[in-house]
Amino acid sequence: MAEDGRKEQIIVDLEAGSEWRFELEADENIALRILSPDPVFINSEELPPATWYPIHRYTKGSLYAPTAARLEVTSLPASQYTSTSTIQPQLLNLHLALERNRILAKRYLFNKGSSEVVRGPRVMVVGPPSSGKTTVVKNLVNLALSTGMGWTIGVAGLDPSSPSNLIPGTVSIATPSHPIPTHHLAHPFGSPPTSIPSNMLSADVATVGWWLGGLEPTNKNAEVWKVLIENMGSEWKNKCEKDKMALASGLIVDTSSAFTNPLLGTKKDDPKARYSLVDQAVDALDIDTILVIGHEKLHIDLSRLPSLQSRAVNVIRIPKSGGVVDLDDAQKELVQSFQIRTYFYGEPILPKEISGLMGKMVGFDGSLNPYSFQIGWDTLVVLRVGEENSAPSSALPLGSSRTLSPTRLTRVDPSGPAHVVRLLNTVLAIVDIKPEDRLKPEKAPKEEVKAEPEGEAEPVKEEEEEEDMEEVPFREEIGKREVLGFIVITAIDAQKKKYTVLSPSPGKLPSTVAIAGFVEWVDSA
Ligand SMILES: Nc1ncnc2c1ncn2[C@@H]1O[C@H](COP(=O)(O)OP(=O)(O)OP(=O)(O)O)[C@@H](O)[C@H]1O
Repeated sequence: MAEDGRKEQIIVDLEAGSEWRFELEADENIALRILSPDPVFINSEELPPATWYPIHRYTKGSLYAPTAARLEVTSLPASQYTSTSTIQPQLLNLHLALERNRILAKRYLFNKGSSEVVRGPRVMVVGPPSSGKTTVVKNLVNLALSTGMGWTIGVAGLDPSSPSNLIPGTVSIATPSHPIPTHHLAHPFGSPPTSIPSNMLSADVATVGWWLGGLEPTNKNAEVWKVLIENMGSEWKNKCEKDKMALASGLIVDTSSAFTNPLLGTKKDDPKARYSLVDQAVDALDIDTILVIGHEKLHIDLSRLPSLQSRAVNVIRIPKSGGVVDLDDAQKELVQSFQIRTYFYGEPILPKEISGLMGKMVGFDGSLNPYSFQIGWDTLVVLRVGEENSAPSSALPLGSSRTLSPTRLTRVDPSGPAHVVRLLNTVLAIVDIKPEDRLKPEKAPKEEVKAEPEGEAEPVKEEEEEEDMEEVPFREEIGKREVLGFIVITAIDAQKKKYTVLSPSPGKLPSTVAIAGFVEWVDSA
């Protein structure tokens, strides 16, 4: 504090080509503004001149100054430093190569001249956990969107643990049209259409999502995963057939760190297959370039993979940034919980210490009006997808073997006590149901059963429970189609046979068929 009572300015000077790195803790919210004339970037988004740019607690990141710069910060985070070891020049070189291909593709597609490049680049970024994959993707997307060429670049999030702009457990494609800001942990690739109050994700094509229901691809959900990625590939293909600019702009794909496991997704009938899920994603999304962050062995392995060689996929290695923060499991859970909260409640509001600042402030989306209501067990049909939800093989009659589809649907019967417990706090994805999806006429809602006094309820027999679980009145395909939105079960009233659910906005649910996964959320904010 200065002697006259005014707060002293906190200034950070950056030398040309350096990064200012920060890690905000639970009680640290900051705003910063640029006082020097030349541009300064955060994840390749140019900071608006002389305007406060708020950054919420827990965020970790860096500013990059290509020329000497001076910035003002409202308070200095406990963990912050400057560094001249940056990978920004490498990212810029990469961007220029991709940009060249976009321009050539655009020329070919719009002017029909001859060209060796007939479509925009399709790049997939792979690397170990916390290697900076999401940050690299965000930088490449922002660099493309800052060129003023009007690209409508696709950003595919194949990392359900830190999903691009929906909630954990999803894979998605978004088409941002402006550089994506870095104000908080949620939505590393921009806010989805739900930041305008609506239950419908697909109402706005900016984001299309599919529900895996788990935080990463595993051997158990690999078959479901593959179908989702195939669906994503056809969605993008359809878009590109109608929209030449999307085809010229290209696609940038963030991936799960599980992709670095060579044996993931390997099937018993082809035990020698390696990196099956990388291979499948390359095929489904028609990838032409793989960027490997840091990991030398992974780079060599992928460069030698026959399936990638036969498709002439370029495998390039880029260094890992020295600034990347290794997040532990507790921090990752915190990020995921924050992302789910933001889905339901909208962008976090400006903290008090920042909202009162004098001077221009970056604008924010409004918050949502989440809505909590009760819905009967018979009305909301909750399903699960995949083998891991089927009865164990040991439960089958002796001598018989299972010939079930790996992506089969099972119905969650809430009257089984164990199921009710498992459903509490579960995030559900709402899926669209068309008349042709129904296998048999909808069951008439059961008659309201009078509540039994506690302790006197008949125990549910296991056979009955199994039988109900099998009863899925819909085609299997509904479990793998794009989702309309998400709700979370916040309470269960077993006596009245009702769920209490939280939805991001008031109004009728777009569908009463929902898919459960293994993602749970309790609002602890
Ligand atoms: N140059 C940098 N300076 C400061 N922080 C950085 C830098 N690069 C990345 N980070 C931070 O490091 C953390 C991990 O980076 P990022 O999420 O990009 O890695 P990832 O490989 O995608 O992680 P995951 O394996 O969880 O998907 C993030 O909080 C990110 O903001």
